[in-house]
Amino acid sequence: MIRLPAPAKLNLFLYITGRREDGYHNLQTLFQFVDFGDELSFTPASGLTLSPSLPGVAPEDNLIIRAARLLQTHTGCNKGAHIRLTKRLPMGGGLGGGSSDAATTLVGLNRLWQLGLSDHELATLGLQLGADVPVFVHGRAAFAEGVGDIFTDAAPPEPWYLVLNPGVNVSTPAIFTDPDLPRNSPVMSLEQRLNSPWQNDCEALVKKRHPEVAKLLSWLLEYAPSRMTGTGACVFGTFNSRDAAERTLNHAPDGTVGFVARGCNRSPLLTALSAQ
Ligand SMILES: C[C@@](CO)(OP(=O)(O)O)[C@H](O)COP(=O)(O)OP(=O)(O)OC[C@H]1O[C@@H](n2ccc(N)nc2=O)[C@H](O)[C@@H]1O
Ligand SMILES: Nc1ncnc2c1ncn2[C@@H]1O[C@H](COP(=O)(O)OP(=O)(O)O)[C@@H](O)[C@H]1O
Repeated sequence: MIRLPAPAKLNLFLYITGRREDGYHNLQTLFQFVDFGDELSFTPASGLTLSPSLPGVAPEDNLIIRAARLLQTHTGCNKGAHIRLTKRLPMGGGLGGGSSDAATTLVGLNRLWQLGLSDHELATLGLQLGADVPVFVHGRAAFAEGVGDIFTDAAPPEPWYLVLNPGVNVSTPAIFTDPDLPRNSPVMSLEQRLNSPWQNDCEALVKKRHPEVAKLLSWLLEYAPSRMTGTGACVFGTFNSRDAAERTLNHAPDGTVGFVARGCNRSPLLTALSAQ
């Protein structure tokens, strides 16, 4: 049996620099992992099964099963596995939970089935499942360009974050097809980006469409520099200590769901793999 983490990511900044002919957008974003997320275990079995299933997601649509099938088809491998999922990350929250589950599945089954695929091959396969899968396979904090799949490793500070979930579902395709989305941020070097204020080009639009996001973000900004991650809905505040982040969580409006986690430039997935 192999047990591996599927951590969340944050987009520390996210700029949209253009729209491509296929409808996808060119981005400049800084990905960092946190030490909080889902967990998966892989046990050899004859078929391919996943438990428990996720509410509203048919097993064959679950990115975990889709990743496993993709690996089988790509390599011609006919081995099976039972996969157990401990789901902690909110779905559709901009934390990349589904993509991280898919990446951990590709990496975990590559080991369990002894397929010997390189990280580069796994990341290329993963891109078919979602634009965020490659960075989770890559496992190091990165400045990402293209559709988010061309990486330059980066080493931003690793502060404590308070991540809050406004509890609304933001549709990524709906944000990317909205005519009001700003799409022409200038292309800059990593150095220039690191030294300019960090922003998220999706934030104003998501706040307009979802007042719950605007409300929670303006509350969090009273305590710490804060932004939205990805296309939302989650927002994060940056703190110098775990204690300060936890105290702020304790003050949060009744019913607010969130967690405190440390930023990691090396993904907990890579750390777990090298310990095995
Ligand atoms: C923009 C990011 C930043 O991290 O948002 P989050 O999903 O994390 O919030 C991601 O790259 C999203 O990745 P992911 O959620 O895997 O997106 P995909 O399934 O590949 O694409 C969903 C839809 O978003 C749009 N899309 C996505 C990525 C991109 N660079 N340009 C796009 O236009 C496309 O319309 C696509 O149909
Ligand atoms: N294993 C999975 N975990 C989470 N979501 C999944 C999974 N498999 C499929 N999905 C679908 O993918 C959507 C996006 O999920 P997720 O990656 O958590 O969000 P985001 O990309 O906003 O961070 C979900 O709303 C769900 O319908």
